[in-house]
Amino acid sequence: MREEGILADHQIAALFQGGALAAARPLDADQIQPASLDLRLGEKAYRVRASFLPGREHRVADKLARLKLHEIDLSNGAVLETGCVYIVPLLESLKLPADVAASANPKSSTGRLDIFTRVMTDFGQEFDKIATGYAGPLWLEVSPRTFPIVVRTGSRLSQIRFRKGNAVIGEFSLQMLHDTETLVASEEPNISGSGIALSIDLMGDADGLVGYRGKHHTGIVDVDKRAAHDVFDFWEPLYRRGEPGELVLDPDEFYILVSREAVHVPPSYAAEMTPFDPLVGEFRVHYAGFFDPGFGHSAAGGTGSRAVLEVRSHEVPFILEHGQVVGRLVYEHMLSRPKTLYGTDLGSNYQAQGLKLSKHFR
Ligand SMILES: Nc1ccn([C@H]2C[C@H](O)[C@@H](COP(=O)(O)OP(=O)(O)OP(=O)(O)O)O2)c(=O)n1
Repeated sequence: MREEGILADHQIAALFQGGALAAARPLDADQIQPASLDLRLGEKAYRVRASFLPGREHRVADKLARLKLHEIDLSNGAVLETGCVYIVPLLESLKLPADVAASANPKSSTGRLDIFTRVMTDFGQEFDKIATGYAGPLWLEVSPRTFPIVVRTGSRLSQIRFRKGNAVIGEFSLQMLHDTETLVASEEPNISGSGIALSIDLMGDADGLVGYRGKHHTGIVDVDKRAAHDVFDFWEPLYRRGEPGELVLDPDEFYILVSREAVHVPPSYAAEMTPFDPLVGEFRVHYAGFFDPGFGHSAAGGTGSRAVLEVRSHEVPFILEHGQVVGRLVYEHMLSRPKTLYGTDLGSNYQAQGLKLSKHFR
């Protein structure tokens, strides 16, 4: 077995058995994913004026006692409004071994709904990063940006990965892995800085559909319901303009677009998409996120899976062009191969996808 890598499903289950992970309620059957654990909202949400970090000296609960404006009971469901910041205790808590660290990310469905989420820990100085050996509760900051949402105790908005050592695959090994496994379907893969570039598709499908723009003043999205909402009540479809395609990003809008390249994560690897922000500056992929082992893997029914890109422009309108690089996929080793893979093993929502809104829409 490898010494450094991301913990796989059976190793996450072992963390529960050994007491390194605890939950206030029994786990949901599908809560452990191939390389991550979904985190569930607890009983209450606290509306705060603004986001904060606890910092080296404080527990989240201490700061919250000072900063909370209102307490909301989530046991029967509650609406979280756009533009507001909420802090929610999570049902899961940690007592990590000295050699295991963790990192969190919004679930893909959460990013696709433009719900901003970040995990906080006691004495934490950063969001979404959990130091080796951390023992204590987990809290989630939630801020819906485009649609108001309904959530309840048990709703799963974010996910956590556990890691031993440094598992990132360097540039040279990544090139070799790409040569044997075709990590992204591209004639000229752009591999640098330990990642493979992903670019945007603005040519669209046979009908010229290239993406969607979120509507304003919509109804409420229930985060726990699949195929419950009509696409056109929440989204405006966008069609190809120009040859090759281009799209003017309005700074106040949220866009769902798709990568030009199909993506492949072989079973013994996991990937994470990081925004290309530092080099471009004008716009950014907003959430990106974790890619599971088996995503886009042909044996797991994933041939041709593309990455979904949630894009926002910064201060000024910006013309995005077909093929423009928007993010980078960083690959990491799994500590061992997961028992189940993303895709057919799990009845996953986004395997073999093209341009795809979140599972809540029909
Ligand atoms: N920007 C992104 C981020 C992720 N994914 C893909 C790769 C992931 O392996 C897959 C599922 O991600 P999550 O587990 O975060 O998504 P959900 O839990 O919301 O969906 P599912 O129920 O299918 O697991 O979506 C994507 O296409 N584009």
